[in-house]
Amino acid sequence: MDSRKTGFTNIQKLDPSIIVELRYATMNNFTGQVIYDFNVAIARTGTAEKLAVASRILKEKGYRIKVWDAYRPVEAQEKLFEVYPHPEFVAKPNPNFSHQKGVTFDLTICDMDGNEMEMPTEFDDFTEAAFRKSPRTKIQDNNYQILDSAMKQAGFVGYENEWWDYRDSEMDEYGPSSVDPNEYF
Ligand SMILES: C[C@@H](N)C(=O)N[C@H](C)C(=O)O
Repeated sequence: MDSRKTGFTNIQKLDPSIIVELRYATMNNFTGQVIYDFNVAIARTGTAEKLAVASRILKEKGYRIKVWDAYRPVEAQEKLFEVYPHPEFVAKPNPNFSHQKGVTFDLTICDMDGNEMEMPTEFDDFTEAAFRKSPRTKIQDNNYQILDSAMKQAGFVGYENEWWDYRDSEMDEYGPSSVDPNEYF
């Protein structure tokens, strides 16, 4: 792995059109608690660059990405797992995994005015309805396919149990790394 790609990058510095609404920085999440103290979405530079590619593909079709979560420190994962210890929906704390090493995004798509498109469920709906293989209405499926196709083209793989969770296809090439997102503002 090229060492330039293993650092962290603020995704809005790569593409300011990406909407960032970090739900765990607010009480509007499944825990009802503020989980972390930053409002900046960062990811490993290689992963952030892939998101910028997805964003470009989507903008050509008239959509913007909205990110609900990006790099998530292990301490934040501990708080989430304490509230909902179900690894199929909330991973165990582990510095070498997914959000906790900055190679994953929780996201959706919006129209160019920032209105969220209808998707199969709300964010962090921990039911079977969020599974990628679950049935969807025609409108939901159309929106989901637009998102899914752009993310796959850009080099992500979708987590089977959560339609909003996309991981860098090269995630295993990144080791653990822990930083303070506030330093990337
Ligand atoms: C909690 C949810 N948004 C999520 O990110 N789930 C995956 C499995 C994770 O915790 O990594």
